[in-house]
Amino acid sequence: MRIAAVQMVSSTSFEHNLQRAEALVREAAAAGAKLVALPENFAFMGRADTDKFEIAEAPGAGPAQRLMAGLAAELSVWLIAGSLPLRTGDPTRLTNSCLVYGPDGAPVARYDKIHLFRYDEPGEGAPRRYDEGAVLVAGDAPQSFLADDGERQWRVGLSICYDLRFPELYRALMHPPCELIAVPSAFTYTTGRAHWELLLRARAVENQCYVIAPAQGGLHDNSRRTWGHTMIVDPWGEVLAQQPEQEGVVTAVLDPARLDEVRRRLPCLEHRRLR
Ligand SMILES: NC(=O)CC(=O)C(=O)O
Repeated sequence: MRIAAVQMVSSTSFEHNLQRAEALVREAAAAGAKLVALPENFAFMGRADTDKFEIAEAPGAGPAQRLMAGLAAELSVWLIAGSLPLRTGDPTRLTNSCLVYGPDGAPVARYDKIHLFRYDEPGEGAPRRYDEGAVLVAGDAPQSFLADDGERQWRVGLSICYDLRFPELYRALMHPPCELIAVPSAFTYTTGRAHWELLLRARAVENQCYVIAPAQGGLHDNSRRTWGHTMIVDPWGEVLAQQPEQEGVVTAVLDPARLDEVRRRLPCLEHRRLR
């Protein structure tokens, strides 16, 4: 199955971001992808964390979710809609949620980011604080779904950005084993430069699975800079495709023989002693 990871440089304009997401998903489908993944916060990168309330949608309703469902159905693709802020019962709290749509446009999975990012970014003057916990409520359950490519099914595990730093989440996604892990992200420039590729390849190697990591990458109109380097990594840790900066679509093919070979030759998932 050909899969595609979309890189964006989302802005403070919700409408513009939806237009760009639509164009890039169409480009991915035209390139033959049967599964397409968008980055974290694809629909909005605000100035402050609280700006997310402006565009947050109720679960199952709203223009971003309608667009995603419609695109999945029209293009007949599995669509991993990076992440969107969703409203909760508490008017002061949102979730950072990854929604997945099947090729008929039906919702098939929802994952709420479990690990909320906090970081004091160094720079000139006072550090700039990222603090998702100020407005988000954390999810508490790993989620996966089965994507059918017509020949076989692929179990796809879901995670979001900062989750990448918590290997125990991915171990939880190995019961039963996922064959592809999605990590829609918006890594900061400084943390991404230091850790992004290292962590993605480590998660692929230790779980012997493909990793698809669509990212935000570039200078945003909120003056933040994200690292980008959207990547698809194979179960041996090789980078199959990469988009360093700016918008774009990268694709790669999931090869069942490659996956089976890596897991057969080096059966380290079976050798685990601590479960
Ligand atoms: N932005 C994030 O959620 C995570 C990040 O940038 C990092 O872990 O580094």
